[in-house]
Amino acid sequence: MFPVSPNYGSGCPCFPTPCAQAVLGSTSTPVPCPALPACVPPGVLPLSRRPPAWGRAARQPPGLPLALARAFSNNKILVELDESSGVATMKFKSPPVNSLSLDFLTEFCISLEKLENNRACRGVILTSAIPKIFSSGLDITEMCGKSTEHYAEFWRAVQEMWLRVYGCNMVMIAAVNGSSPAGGCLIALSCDYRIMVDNPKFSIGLNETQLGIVAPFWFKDTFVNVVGQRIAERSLQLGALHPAPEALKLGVVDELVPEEKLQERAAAVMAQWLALPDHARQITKSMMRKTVLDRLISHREEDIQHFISFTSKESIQKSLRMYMEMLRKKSG
Ligand SMILES: CC/C=C\C/C=C\C/C=C\CCC/C=C/C(=O)SCCNC(=O)CCNC(=O)[C@H](O)C(C)(C)COP(=O)(O)OP(=O)(O)OC[C@H]1O[C@@H](n2cnc3c(N)ncnc32)[C@H](O)[C@@H]1OP(=O)(O)O
Repeated sequence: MFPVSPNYGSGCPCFPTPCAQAVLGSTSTPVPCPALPACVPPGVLPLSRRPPAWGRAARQPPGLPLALARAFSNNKILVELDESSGVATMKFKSPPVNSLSLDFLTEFCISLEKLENNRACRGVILTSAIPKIFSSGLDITEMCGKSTEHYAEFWRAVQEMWLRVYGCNMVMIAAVNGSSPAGGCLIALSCDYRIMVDNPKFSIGLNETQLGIVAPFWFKDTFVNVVGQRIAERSLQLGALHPAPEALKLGVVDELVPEEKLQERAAAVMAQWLALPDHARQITKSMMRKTVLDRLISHREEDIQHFISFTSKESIQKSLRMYMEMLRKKSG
């Protein structure tokens, strides 16, 4: 058996049985599997492991009835895929506030991976099924009074969620229909485009410093890539939560719409983005995001250790407990 091309991996449709092109010929010249993005310039990695598609959603297997919409839901996220448009919607429905618990993050990553592996899907809209809340960010109870093993598992899941969304080949649009602090804001920032409901009661931002904690470097990098250094620096230091109109002014979100128009507008923006050939858009996206993604990928274990030692400090635990107490008092 000849060795396979160094480009060969789980992103190839023939994986795990390499096709003829994926196997190195006797000349030992690497021949990439034709389904791989062979035109990717050196140094630019494909974003996700899935090969790029071009107009995939338009193709229907001959003789099969047109499958319009498929829905699957586990627990905390409702996923609906419209195969005719190639657009899926992932609706967060984890009451009371869509906090990003370990279970939520695990389900999120599995759902997104399923969509990535579905050749009918080219774009995903992230939104919430809970009125007034997009996501309340990381579940603070996962960071309070737990073992170091738990912190490591939780943080790995947070990293995984970000790597998957920020590095996703598909078009990702956040339809932000409620407040979106910290980790919730990170999800929106990691998408390609953000549309928020035009309601000043809904706010968005990386408010970590208000909890006495520090936004990790990859939260910061993602923010800087959206709004630029100065706005990010001021907003991060102040732990600012920006009401929707201010978020638009600062570029945290791309547009505001009335609540009843949100889904329609998200679908229209998605259609614009999907009108482009996937491979050209995907390579461009990868080129823009690769440096930031690589920074976490190459420091992942270090980042987990950093999180554990930071979170385990008694002073940090105290800040988080006080913050939770403040939330509980406020709520009831
Ligand atoms: C040198 C160091 C260098 C590097 C650092 C290294 C490592 C980094 C370390 C740490 C980084 C961590 C990054 C953290 C990111 C985060 O996402 S932290 C979470 C931040 N989130 C928030 O601040 C939001 C808090 N919540 C709210 O503001 C409000 O709840 C809301 C606006 C979202 C909704 O308001 P209401 O509708 O009024 O709902 P209530 O406030 O009544 O809440 C209902 C219920 O839910 C509980 N809750 C709310 N948010 C959370 C949460 N994030 N996690 C867990 N639980 C939450 C709230 O307590 C209420 O509970 P009950 O009282 O009903 O039991």
